[in-house]
Amino acid sequence: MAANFSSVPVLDFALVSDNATKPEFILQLRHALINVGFLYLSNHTVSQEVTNDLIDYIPRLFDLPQEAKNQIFMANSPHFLGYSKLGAEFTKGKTDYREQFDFATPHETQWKPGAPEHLRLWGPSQWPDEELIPGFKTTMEIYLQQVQALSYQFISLLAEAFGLPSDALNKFYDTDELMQHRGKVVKYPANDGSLTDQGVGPHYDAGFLTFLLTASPHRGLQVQNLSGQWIDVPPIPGTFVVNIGKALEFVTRGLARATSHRVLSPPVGSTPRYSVPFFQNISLNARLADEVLDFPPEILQLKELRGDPVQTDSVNFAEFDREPSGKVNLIGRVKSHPDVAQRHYPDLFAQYFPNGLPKQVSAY
Ligand SMILES: O=C(O)CCC(=O)C(=O)O
Ligand SMILES: [Fe+2]
Repeated sequence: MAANFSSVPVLDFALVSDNATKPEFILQLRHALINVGFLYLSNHTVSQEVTNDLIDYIPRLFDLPQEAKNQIFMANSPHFLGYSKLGAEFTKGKTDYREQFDFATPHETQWKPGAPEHLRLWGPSQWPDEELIPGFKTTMEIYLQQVQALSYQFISLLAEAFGLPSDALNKFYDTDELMQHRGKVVKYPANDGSLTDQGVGPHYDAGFLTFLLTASPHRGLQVQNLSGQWIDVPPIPGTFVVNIGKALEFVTRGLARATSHRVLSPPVGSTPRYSVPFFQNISLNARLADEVLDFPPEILQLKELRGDPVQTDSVNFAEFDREPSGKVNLIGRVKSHPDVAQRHYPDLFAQYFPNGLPKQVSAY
């Protein structure tokens, strides 16, 4: 097995803009994708000013009156966008101790009655009352737009790192107006001294790429290395933590590694931890089993050198070999947020929760 990792590598995005240093970036990226599945990206293209503005808004967003937050409950939205109160989510049978808002890049729903249900997964965000938090919506939308642009640039570098033409993964995306990417704003309150320190339990992300902004100086994020030990991913100001989702692992034949991760609550008496994960989606209609990529043998050999990581005890995704990506995603959202599913997807709800709303569900 290749050297196990005990820290997550930092990649300098500035290397990409000079032809003399780009190959070095590509080599480091190849290593990080295959052997770690997580990396920090420094000197990236997302404006530090916009990011700082967003970070300033976050405590104010959570401090809005409860009534203002309840007005945009996720259960209002067939697109699973909006507010989830503390403890609404569960992973691996235990409560996740976090509060969150799901927003997304602007999108008009493509779904019409009679069309496949998974097309309804994407649609407009619910925003908090502008008068209560002026400018937040604009800042979040600019932020999401900039991370989206970076995520597309990153995917072309990823293709190069695997010995493919830089546009080899473009087939997984529709044109901009048909795509939607999601950004969550998350608050992990300090451990209240009770039962659990589970901010969010061990899981894999579902899609292609996640760009995580750690929006406060707290530690807490941990990833599982090849032998299953938990490795800290402490915040590094000015960077994103980038990781691979299960869909990308699937189409790259396991070359790009989806890595199990979790968040521990801040210790008793501490301030809350804040983060903003951006989830890059792929076309809802992509059938991944028909689109698995081919790689040069010397690249595939690197996966053999890595060996198979230990099986982790994480929430997983099994349906990519059968269903369009949107359906796989919809099933994941139904399992995470059964209250939303009960209201907007009664048939799927009945299929996955035949005994009605559960006390405990699994989150993705
Ligand atoms: O908040 C974090 O640091 C990670 C969150 C995460 O892994 C997720 O929501 O998928
Ligand atoms: Fe995650």
